[in-house]
Amino acid sequence: SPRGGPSGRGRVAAPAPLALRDGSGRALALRCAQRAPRRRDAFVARADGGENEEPEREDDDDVAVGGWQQPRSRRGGVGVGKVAKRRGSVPPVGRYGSGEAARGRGTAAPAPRQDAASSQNRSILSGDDKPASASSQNGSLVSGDGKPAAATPSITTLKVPAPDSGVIPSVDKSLEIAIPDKMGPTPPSPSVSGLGSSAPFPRLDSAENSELTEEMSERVVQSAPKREAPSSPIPAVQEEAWDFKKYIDFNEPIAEKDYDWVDEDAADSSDNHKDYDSGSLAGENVMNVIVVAAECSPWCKTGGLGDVAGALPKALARRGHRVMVVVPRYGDYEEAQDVGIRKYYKAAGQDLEVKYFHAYIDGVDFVFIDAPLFRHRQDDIYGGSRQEIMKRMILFCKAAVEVPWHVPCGGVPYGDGNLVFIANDWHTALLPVYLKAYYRDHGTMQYTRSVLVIHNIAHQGRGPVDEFPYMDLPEHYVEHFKLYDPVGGEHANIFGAGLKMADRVVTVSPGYLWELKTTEGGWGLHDIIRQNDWKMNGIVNGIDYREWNPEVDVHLQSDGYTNYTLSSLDAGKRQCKAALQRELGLEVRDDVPLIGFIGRLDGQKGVDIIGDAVPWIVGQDVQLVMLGSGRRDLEVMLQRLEAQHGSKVRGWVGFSVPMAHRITAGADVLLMPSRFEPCGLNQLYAMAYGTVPVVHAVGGLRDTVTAFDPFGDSGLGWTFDRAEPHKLIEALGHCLDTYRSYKESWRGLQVRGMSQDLSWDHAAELYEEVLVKAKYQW
Ligand SMILES: Nc1ncnc2c1ncn2[C@@H]1O[C@H](COP(=O)(O)OP(=O)(O)O[C@H]2O[C@H](CO)[C@@H](O)[C@H](O)[C@H]2O)[C@@H](O)[C@H]1O
Repeated sequence: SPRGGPSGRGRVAAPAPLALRDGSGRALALRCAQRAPRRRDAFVARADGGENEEPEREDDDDVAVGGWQQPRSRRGGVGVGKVAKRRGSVPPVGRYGSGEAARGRGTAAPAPRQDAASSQNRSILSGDDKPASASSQNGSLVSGDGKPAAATPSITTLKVPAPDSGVIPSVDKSLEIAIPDKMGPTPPSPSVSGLGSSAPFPRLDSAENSELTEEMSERVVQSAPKREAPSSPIPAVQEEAWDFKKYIDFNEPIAEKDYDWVDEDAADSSDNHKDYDSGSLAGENVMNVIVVAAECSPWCKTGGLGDVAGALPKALARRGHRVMVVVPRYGDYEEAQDVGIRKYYKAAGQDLEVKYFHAYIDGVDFVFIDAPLFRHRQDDIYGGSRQEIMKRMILFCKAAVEVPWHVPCGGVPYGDGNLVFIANDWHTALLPVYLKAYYRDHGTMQYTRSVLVIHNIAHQGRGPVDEFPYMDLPEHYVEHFKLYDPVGGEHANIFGAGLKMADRVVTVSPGYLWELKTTEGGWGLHDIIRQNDWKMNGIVNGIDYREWNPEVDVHLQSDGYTNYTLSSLDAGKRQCKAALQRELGLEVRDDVPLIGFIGRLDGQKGVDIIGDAVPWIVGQDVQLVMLGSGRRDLEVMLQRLEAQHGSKVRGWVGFSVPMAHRITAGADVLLMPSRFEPCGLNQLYAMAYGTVPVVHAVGGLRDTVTAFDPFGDSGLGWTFDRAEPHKLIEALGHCLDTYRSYKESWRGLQVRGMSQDLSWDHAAELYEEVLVKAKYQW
């Protein structure tokens, strides 16, 4: 079943142009046309110059374990004040992963803009319940738009021999590398730019209500923790397993000191060394990298996967790699142009035509796979029946694995040497399988590797073994898919097969990696993960500071909000808080703590735990704002809480990127009582905005939010050790006490949070290490 897994995801996407902005809010110039020559060889290229609305069903098959995982869905609409309408409930579907299908039923129909001071709920309740355009595309598969678009550029077709494998599904027996005659190479783009418990008492010696002086602020900045790879509770990857010198003739790199032109001061930085060696940060490790994902911000985003697929590639490109993102073309993305190539692939027994669209933005090639199956799914990307979803993902993975041969990015295809695919979640877990079964088993693509990233193990692509033939694989491969567990019985598990076939596996925090190996946290895949421990890695996600940065955030540039930095934190936050209170119709008061929650409404995110704590919360002098969409019963809960506690609580049901930014900026506290959280991005965003997180210490939340220690004046927020209302209340109580009575300690928390380097650059370096390990994995 789709990413929505047990808690389905109707997906909603941002309109294409929305986030294509640079840090100062200017629209980015797209560089997909009129390009000057550039070298596309990865060894020399340097990118930067440098629903289901129903209550949870026990028989949702995509859920490996645990009774509380809920279908989830997303609503359309991203503009401020726009709220997507929900569809009618989805009929129950079959045992295997149906929940996915069910969950993916968000629709895009935006509601009318809500009056500033009125609740979103009213517009939702009175909204149009009909889906905008969510009908299955399968009916148009054969008769669909199969003709080249009128705008297709003229092309020169080079015929090169294809791997001569009987199992290669591509209809052609030769590869067509079609190079649009008018498309010149692209110039390089310019540089873009523990289970801690709540600390009970704040500092006793702090001056009440005192403003932090510059000197104090400086002191806190100095003592702010530098971001390091969090220490993993699990044993490190067995480095012995990776001794590439055994396999190839590898010369030791020349010591940097041998370069007499290296500046002595600069020589302290290993990054600088790498830079001198090769002209790029990646140095000799530079590779061709293709990130394959079902969603990618800003074109299509329903959650954190979209954020990661939009940001990690740019960070890898900044290190000097040649990087491509491959994503389905769900809508008409105006930046991307048809490259004029047509291929056919078999999915679930049907030959389906695929076109490729391309754009070159921020040093990254974006390739959009176009097919009738994907078209018009922009607002419902994980919708449809389980079989329909699987068919889309089969087609997507088959087409994606051949992109490096077919798509002439900047004039020259990537080719299959020195190439690594980064597949993401179960949707693309078939890619490592196809890479092996169709090519590497037959002696082709020998220098291509695959890395599979686990963003959420709860969604696995489970189905009956009977459906294995749809995947068009050699018969003996069925053994890689078969899995038995007490919940699903014997079934075919796409994620499980992908984990076995991938050369390396990454998950999005060391803490989550540890949890994945437990029976409770592995969701039925823990044995596979344990057996493949040697290739597992935990890397915490980063922040795309061009999107999530209070200094340049475009969503803070109107309606009374303002951009701010650490030095203008007090005034900036005060203004954003007042703007948020005004926009939501809350009393405008600076002294009242404003508590936020942003997330999918499903069992994972624990919004129901907040609901259980509301009687206590509303007994305090606080304001509570919750933004989310997903499970219908939880949406109703948000609406009910607002109706009952209108002076203190707002429950905004919908998917609104601008509102997510505004809550992050305007709130004082962000609550994340997630039952499990592979990494979590909202707590990172919160800290970057001087908003203090209060989190359940689990997975990536435990890795990224160290508990506040009032005596050592350290830590980043409050943590609690069980996802239960009374634990949340205890932690939040300490947090509110500090907010009210110990301003200096509070300010220290904010400053430490904002002073961290949470950028993708560090994570990209760690990913690079994994890519290199995969490269030398034979
Ligand atoms: N109603 C709404 N309106 C607007 N924006 C909304 C929204 N609900 C959520 N969002 C946005 O969607 C993103 C969600 O990020 P999360 O880290 O919570 O990801 P998610 O759980 O989807 O994904 C999984 O993948 C990511 C990436 O690896 C992991 O961090 C995470 O733990 C894992 O569960 C954030 O950008 C958030 O602001």
